[in-house]
Amino acid sequence: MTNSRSTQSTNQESTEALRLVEVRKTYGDDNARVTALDGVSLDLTRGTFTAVMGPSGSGKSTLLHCAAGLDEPDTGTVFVDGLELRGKSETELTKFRRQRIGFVFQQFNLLPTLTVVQNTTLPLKLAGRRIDSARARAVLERVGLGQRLDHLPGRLSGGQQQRVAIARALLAEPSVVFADEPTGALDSHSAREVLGLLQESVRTFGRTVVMVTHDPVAASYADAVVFLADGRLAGRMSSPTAQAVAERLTHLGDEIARQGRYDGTSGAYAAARNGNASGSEGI
Ligand SMILES: Nc1ncnc2c1ncn2[C@@H]1O[C@H](COP(=O)(O)OP(=O)(O)OP(=O)(O)O)[C@@H](O)[C@H]1O
Repeated sequence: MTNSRSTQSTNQESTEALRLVEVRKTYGDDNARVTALDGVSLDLTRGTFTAVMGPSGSGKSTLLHCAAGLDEPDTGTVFVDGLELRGKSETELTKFRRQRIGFVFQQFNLLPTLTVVQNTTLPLKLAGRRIDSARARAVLERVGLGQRLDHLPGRLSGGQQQRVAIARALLAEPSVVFADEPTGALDSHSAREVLGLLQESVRTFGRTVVMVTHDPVAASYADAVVFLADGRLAGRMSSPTAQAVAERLTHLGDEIARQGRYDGTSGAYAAARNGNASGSEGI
C-alpha cells in the first residue's frame, strides 16, 4: 500500500512540470483590495503547450508571475518540477528561475548592445553555467537565425527578435517556458513562425510551454487552453481551434455564473455554487 502510493507520487512528480494548488493573490490593502487570483489549482504535464486566456483583468499575468516565481501568492502553493517555490529566498528564487524557467515577453527584452549570440547565451552566463557556443549556434540555426549570429537586435525584424528570445529561453533547457503575449507585437506572418517554433520546442525538444494570449489563433497552436475569469479557472479546452476558442471566450462570463467553479486539477467542475458537477472539459 505504502509502496504503491510512493510510486504513484514519484510518477506524478516525474511527469509534472507545473502544479498550482489553491493559489490566491490579492493586491492593495483593506480599503481597496483586488483579488487577482482566487484559489487557482492547475496541473501541467511535461512536454505540453498550454495557452492561458481570459478577459482583461482576469488574472492571466498574475498567474504567470506566481507560477514563474516572480510574484508570491498570498496563500496556496506552486511547484515547478516537483519543487515548491514557497520558502525560497530572493537569491534562491533567482537561481531557481535561471536554471528551470525560460521567459519570452511581448517586447522581446533583448539587450540592444549585445549580438544575437551574446543575447542568447546571457542567461547561462548570469547563472555561471558553461557556455557551449556550438550548441548556441545550433539552436539559433534551428530558429532560422544562423546567418545573423553577430547582428545587433536593432538590425532584426520583430519576428527575428522574438526568435532570438525563444532561442535564449530554450538554450538553458528550462523545465517550463512562460510566454507572455509572445506574438502581441508581431505581424501575422511572424506570429505564425514564432508560434510554430514554440510548438516545435514542445514536440521536438519536449519543453513545457505556458503562453498567455488574447488571440484565439495563437491559442489554437497550443495543445490545450485554460480559461480564466475573475481570477478563477473557468474551463479547459483540448485540441483548440481558433473558432471554438473565440466562441468560448464570448460566453465565458455567462457560463461561469451558470456552472460554478472549475477544478483545473481533476478536469471536472467543482460546481461550488450549484452542486452541478460535470465531467466535461469545459463550459
Ligand atoms: N501590481 C498590481 N497592483 C494592483 N492591482 C494589480 C496589480 N497587478 C494586477 N492587478 C490587478 O489584478 C487583476 C488581475 O490583473 P492581471 O494583470 O493579472 O490580469 P490580466 O488577465 O493579465 O489582464 P490583461 O489581459 O489586461 O493583461 C486586475 O484587476 C488588475 O488590475
